[in-house]
Amino acid sequence: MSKIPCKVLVVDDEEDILMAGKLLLKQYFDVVVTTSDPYRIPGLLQEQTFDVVLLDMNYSTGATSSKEGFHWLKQILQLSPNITVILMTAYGDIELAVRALKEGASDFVLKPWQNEKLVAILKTACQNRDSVSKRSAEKAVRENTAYHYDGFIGVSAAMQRVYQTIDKVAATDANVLILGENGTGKEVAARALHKKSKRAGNVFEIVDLGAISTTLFESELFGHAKGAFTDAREERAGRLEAASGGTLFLDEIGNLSLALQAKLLTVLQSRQVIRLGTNKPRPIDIRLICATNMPLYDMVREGEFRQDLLYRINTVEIHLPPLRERREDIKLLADHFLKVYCQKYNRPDLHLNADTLRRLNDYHWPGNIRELDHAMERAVILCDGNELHPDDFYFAPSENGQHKQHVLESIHDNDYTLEALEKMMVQKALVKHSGNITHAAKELGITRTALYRRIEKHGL
Ligand SMILES: Nc1ncnc2c1ncn2[C@@H]1O[C@H](COP(=O)(O)OP(=O)(O)OP(=O)(O)O)[C@@H](O)[C@H]1O
Repeated sequence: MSKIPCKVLVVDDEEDILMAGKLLLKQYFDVVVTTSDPYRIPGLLQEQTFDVVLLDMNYSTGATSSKEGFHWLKQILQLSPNITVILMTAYGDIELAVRALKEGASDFVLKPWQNEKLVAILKTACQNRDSVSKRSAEKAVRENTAYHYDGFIGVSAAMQRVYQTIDKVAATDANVLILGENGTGKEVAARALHKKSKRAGNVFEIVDLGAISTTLFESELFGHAKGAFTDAREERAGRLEAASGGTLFLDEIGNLSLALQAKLLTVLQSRQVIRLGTNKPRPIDIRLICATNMPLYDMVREGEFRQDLLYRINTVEIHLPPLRERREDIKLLADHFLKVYCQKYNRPDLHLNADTLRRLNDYHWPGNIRELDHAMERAVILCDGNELHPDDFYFAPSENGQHKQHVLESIHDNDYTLEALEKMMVQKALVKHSGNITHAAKELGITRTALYRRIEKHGL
């Protein structure tokens, strides 16, 4: 029996219910993740895109009011507005069910559940999501809406949700946190927000926090007085002051050390900066957009990111889905980049054959749109004839399977620098645990965040 391509998250405080649910549901659905801790919900929704959440209504011992369930229902719908939530409760209460549906749940299941009934409800939920997403993609192509949206190309339901959120929040001055893997378009989203905001006529200042050294952080961001340090030959305004009146885009915010997070938070709270070597506060008027590919919620739990800073920057969150989770967009993007590079390299007759398109469609695109862009440029430059074949592209091995061979080969390289050995150890741990970050980090004796940093550093 083939499984339904649907990701289900089950949240219940009773481990035996989770176990029973997982055993049952994984026979029918592609991915079933369980957690007994509702506080993990935001982190899990950030890490992966779920289609359906099966959510218990009561968590504290003896609780029957369902208050916690409504709280988490609201949180889930805020984080993933289009997710399907099915509520579970042991208390048959028609008023509760009606309220749940009014507040955004899609259905309601009584515990103990009947297996067939639960599976049927979840199947319907997954199928409805599938057809809604397909229909909206087809409609968008037909009407040519949402195909191009301010720098974005994409008709998938996931991207249309992103466009809608940008439309809603652009005009406000709300702080926005953009989350997504490398190359998913976080900067494109930040620019679109600025362009559609009332600050559009003013500066859009980008600060890549991953690229600023700890020593230069303060002078670069807050500015400095003449003579504040050896190289400070003249007084200079920092990037925050430069952004005043416009939008400040802080990229890679997850890379900031705890000490620098504290300094940034102080400035964001007071909305004023003091240039290094002076004591005069200067007001700044900025709209703040931050972005990261790091798991900020996990980092908060592990004490690596300040919760107060997270709450300051995440008034609205935008999640950019990885390309492999919106495959409807691959052909559109491939055609777009093909057109761009055919023009650039004067190859007007080049086209993709069906086999190539299939390979592009099936590939996991770890570097997302940036990787597709570069892959197409390289293929256009290198291909002979007028047809692009799969061989014209480089498809990196996925985390499992062929990856193993790649790692083993790298062990035999005579490169014994610490960097090379570190990279190899990280690769080995990832392969051993099939890409499971928590398990790989445990094996390596480092935190998940430290592992994410190394994965990024070594381009894995
Ligand atoms: N939906 C899209 N349509 C067309 N081009 C896109 C789209 N998303 C991203 N791109 C292009 O892909 C490249 C990467 O995008 P961007 O720099 O915004 O990603 P990012 O998530 O900020 O990456 P990183 O985390 O590595 O900084 C850019 O060239 C951008 O123009």
